Amino acid sequence: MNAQRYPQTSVSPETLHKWLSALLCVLNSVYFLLNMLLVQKLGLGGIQLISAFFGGYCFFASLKGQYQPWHSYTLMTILSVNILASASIMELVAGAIFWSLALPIWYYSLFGLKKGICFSAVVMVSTATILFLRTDTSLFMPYRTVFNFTLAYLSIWLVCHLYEVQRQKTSAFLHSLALEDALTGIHNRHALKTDFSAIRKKFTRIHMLIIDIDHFKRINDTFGHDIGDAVLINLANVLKQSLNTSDIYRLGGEEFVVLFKEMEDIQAKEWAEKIRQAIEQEIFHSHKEEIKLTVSIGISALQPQQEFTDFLRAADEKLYQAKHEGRNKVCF
Ligand SMILES: Nc1nc2c(ncn2[C@@H]2O[C@H](COP(=O)(O)OP(=O)(O)OP(=O)(O)O)[C@@H](O)[C@H]2O)c(=O)[nH]1
Repeated sequence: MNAQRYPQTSVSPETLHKWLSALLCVLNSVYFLLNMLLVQKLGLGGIQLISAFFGGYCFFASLKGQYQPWHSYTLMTILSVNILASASIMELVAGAIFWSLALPIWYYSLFGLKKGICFSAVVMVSTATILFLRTDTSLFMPYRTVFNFTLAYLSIWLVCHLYEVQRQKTSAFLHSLALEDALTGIHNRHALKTDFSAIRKKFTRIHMLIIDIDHFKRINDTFGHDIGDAVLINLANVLKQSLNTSDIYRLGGEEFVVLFKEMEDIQAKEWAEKIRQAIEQEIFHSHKEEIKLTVSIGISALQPQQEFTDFLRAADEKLYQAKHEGRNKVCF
């Protein structure tokens, strides 16, 4: 599943980027003015001015919904260079180096685990090296300063890392709860609605199949609910094996839905017939005996401007017709 299509369970990198770029625009403007007025470091002032402008550009681009991932990479590169340059150029006692401690949280929040590790490591090594080279004065003890800095940095880095791991696990768990059918593990009705909105933006020709097991109540009544559950799981597997698509959903009960994209009507009907035959030929098992199943299938083709509920209802009407005409049948 593409997580981007589903509701975010935490602040998205896009939102974080928007407010971070606003913050960096303001901070860099203040630092640029202070730099120019008080210490006149032109090179550093230049980097801060570029950071301020680029932060402002990113903020307005995000406001207009024109965010691009390269905005975040460029923004964080300029910010990191800015902090490392400040640590190298400014008097060490001014404390610009402390800003590098803030970088891991932004790297992890914007770029995730892998890039968070890499970028945080690069900044830690670079800052520790600058610190070691610059603390070789009567004011500092180089080894002990670098030791203390590294431990403080590692503590912050570790918390960022653990927080991101936990966030990703929670997010994946919530997505599976919201979008997966707990019994069969395939997508659920909510996922169908969400996927349909995304699919219809990309494809014009879409077919929906509703597949319903015939007389499923008898299986429950004869073999028990646990065997009924096992049959539903097996049926989901048969569908996955017969169709080379991930667009298979459990609508609820003994009803399943399949979406076909860019298929001719005749092809959709042929595929539905293949599914019907595959299930008819499959042997399901109870503790004691073999179980044979049949399904009825209703198909609808998406009409221009048709809403999801109407599309679903059209397939449902065809399913009703298949049931009415004796079951074990495809109706289009
Ligand atoms: N084991 C099991 N049974 C379920 C589940 N969800 C719904 N059912 C059962 O599915 C059966 C559906 O019965 P009906 O709607 O009467 O349909 P049917 O017996 O398949 O008959 P037709 O659809 O008309 O062919 C009911 O007995 C429900 O209890 C489930 O998750 N597990």
